[in-house]
Amino acid sequence: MNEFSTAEWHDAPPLSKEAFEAAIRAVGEERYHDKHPFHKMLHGGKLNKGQVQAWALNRYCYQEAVPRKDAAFMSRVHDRELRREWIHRIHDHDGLGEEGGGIERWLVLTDGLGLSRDYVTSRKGALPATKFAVEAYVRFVVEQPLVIAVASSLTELFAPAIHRERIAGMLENYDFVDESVMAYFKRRLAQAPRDSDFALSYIKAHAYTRAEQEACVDAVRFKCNVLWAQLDALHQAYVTGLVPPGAFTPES
Ligand SMILES: O=C(O)c1cc(C(=O)O)c2c(n1)C(=O)C(=O)c1cc(C(=O)O)[nH]c1-2
Repeated sequence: MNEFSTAEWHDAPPLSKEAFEAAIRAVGEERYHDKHPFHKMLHGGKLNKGQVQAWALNRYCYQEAVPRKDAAFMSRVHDRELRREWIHRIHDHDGLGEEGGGIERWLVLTDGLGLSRDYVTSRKGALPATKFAVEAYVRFVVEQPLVIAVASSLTELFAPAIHRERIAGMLENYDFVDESVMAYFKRRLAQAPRDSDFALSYIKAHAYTRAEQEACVDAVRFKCNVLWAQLDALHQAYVTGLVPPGAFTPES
């Protein structure tokens, strides 16, 4: 039986909507990436500027993958109402008209850290594992049933708490970080709850069987793994010091 097999649930009655939501939230309690040692170091002021640069340029790959996964998701949706709701996620990241969007705000962050935009957006200095992890998320959303694809975005339920911790921790602990650099996370505090409220209601309404519900819970576990793997790779390269060939090498 593979990790995503739901055969064992076929005869089980569905969870109540409350128990289903609680099972989703329990995944965050257990394994969201706020618990990763690299984040503890980042927020606690334990990294030097070069290590923060490495985090920011690797994390750019995630930022850049998110609107691509949302576009991939939408390409599979026949329900016009669902597309009308989902499209704002792409605008949130890519921007619309005068509004530069989250990716622009992320580049303000990498500018503030002294990285060149061309280098960051080329993704040439990113770690191999970062690229594999973020592309696994895009593929997941292409391949899984829609309700499970929606569920995979639900790590966003847990993101506002880590964003608040990051804004406070980084402003307090690093002299190279100021309010303008943290604008990305401030904006997400308002955007993420809208996304996660919608996604949670959607899966409660559209995961009918216990097997579908369990597959949604597994999707949140999968997504936590996508996030965790990126931090393991950062830790291995920039705390342990095993930088893969061709990856960003900090000056400090
Ligand atoms: O800083 C973080 O810890 C964090 C985590 C996540 C997440 O849980 O996937 C997202 C974000 N930030 C974020 O900024 C963001 O725009 C976002 C979109 C999504 C998604 O799955 O569609 N997750 C996240």
